[in-house]
Amino acid sequence: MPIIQLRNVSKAFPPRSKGEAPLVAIDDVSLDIEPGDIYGIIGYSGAGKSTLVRLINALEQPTSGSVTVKDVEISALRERDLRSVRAGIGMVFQQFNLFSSKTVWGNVEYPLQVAGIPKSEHQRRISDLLNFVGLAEHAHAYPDQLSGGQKQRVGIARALATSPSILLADEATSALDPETTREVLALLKRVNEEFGVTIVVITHEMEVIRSIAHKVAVMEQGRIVERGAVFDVFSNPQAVATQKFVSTIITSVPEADALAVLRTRHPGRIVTFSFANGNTSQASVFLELSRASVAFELVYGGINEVQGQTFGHLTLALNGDNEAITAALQRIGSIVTVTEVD
Ligand SMILES: Nc1ncnc2c1ncn2[C@@H]1O[C@H](COP(=O)(O)OP(=O)(O)OP(=O)(O)O)[C@@H](O)[C@H]1O
Repeated sequence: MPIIQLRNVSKAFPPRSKGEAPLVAIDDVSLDIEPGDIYGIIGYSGAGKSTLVRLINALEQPTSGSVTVKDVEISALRERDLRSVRAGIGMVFQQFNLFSSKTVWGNVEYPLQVAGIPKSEHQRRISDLLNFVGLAEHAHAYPDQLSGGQKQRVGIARALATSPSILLADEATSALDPETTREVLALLKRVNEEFGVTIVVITHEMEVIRSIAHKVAVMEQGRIVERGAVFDVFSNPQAVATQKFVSTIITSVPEADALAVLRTRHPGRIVTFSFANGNTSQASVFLELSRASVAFELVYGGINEVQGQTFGHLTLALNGDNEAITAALQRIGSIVTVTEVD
C-alpha cells in the first residue's frame, strides 16, 4: 500500500490578469510512493515540483483528483484536521528557513513546542537528533555562525524532531557546494536507512537523483513524462526531457561535432558498444575483439554506476582485417548493442 498516493491530481491557479486562462501547475498527475522509498522528482524550473510537494503536505488543495497520505485522503480534510497530517511530514528547504534569533537547540526544539510534546522529553530528543546530524558541539550556536552544510543539518534535525514517517526535501542541496551536497545527501540516506523514513526529493540536478533516489519521476509542464527505477530511467531514458537530464551527467554516444574530431584522428571503423543491462562485462567484448586480432582504442564514452549496477556506451576505433571485424561485431552483437558510427 503506497504511503503517498496521488490520483489524477490537477492544480490550476487563477489567471494573473482578467481574461487569461488559469495557470495549470499540475496536470492530471497520478503517483504512488511506497513506504521506505527515496523517491526523486526532477524537472526544470516551473515544471510544477514545488506545487506537487505543497499538495502532498496539504499546503495546497488540488483543483481535482485526490491526495492520500498514510491512508488518509487529505484532499478531503478540513483545515483543522490537517494539522496532525502535517505533523507527520517533515520538510527540508533550499534556504534552510531557520530562525536566526534561535540557537541550533532552539530551532530543533521549536516543532516539539508546536506539537505540544512535554518539555521533559525535549532534552533527550534534541540531543539525540543533534548527535545524529553531528552538531552536538554546536547546540548553542546561532544559524549565522554556521556553514551552509551545518545549517541544512539543523534543518534536517528540525524536520525529524516530531518523528515524521515522511520527509519532503525541496531542493535541499541546491544552495550548497558539491562536497557539502554529498555530505547532506549521505545524511538523508542515513535518515532513510536508520529510521525508515520515506523521502521525497525534489531537485533539478540529476546527480542528486543518482546519489540517493531509488525511483524517479521526471516532470515537465505539470505532467510526469517518465518514471521508474533510477537504474532503468538512467540507462534507457525515453522522454526527451529525461534524455536531456541524463546527458548532464552521463557521456553517451558522440554527437556530430565530437564525431567529426574523432574521424580526423581515426580513419578506420568506429563502433559504439552499449551496455544497458547492468550485468554485461566489458571483458567479454574485448575478448572477442582480441580473438579476431582486431586492435582497438577507446575513443569516447564511459561506464557509469547507478544503484550498484553499471551501464554505459563505449565508442571504440577498430583496426584490423575488415571481414574479421565484421565477424567479431556479429558475435559481440549477441552480448551488447552494437552501433556502427558512419
Ligand atoms: N501560488 C501560485 N499562484 C500562481 N501561480 C503559481 C503559484 N504557485 C506556482 N505557480 C505557477 O505554477 C507553475 C509551477 O510552479 P512550481 O513552483 O511548482 O514549479 P517548480 O518546478 O517547483 O519550479 P521552481 O524550481 O522554479 O520552483 C509555475 O508556472 C508557477 O509560476
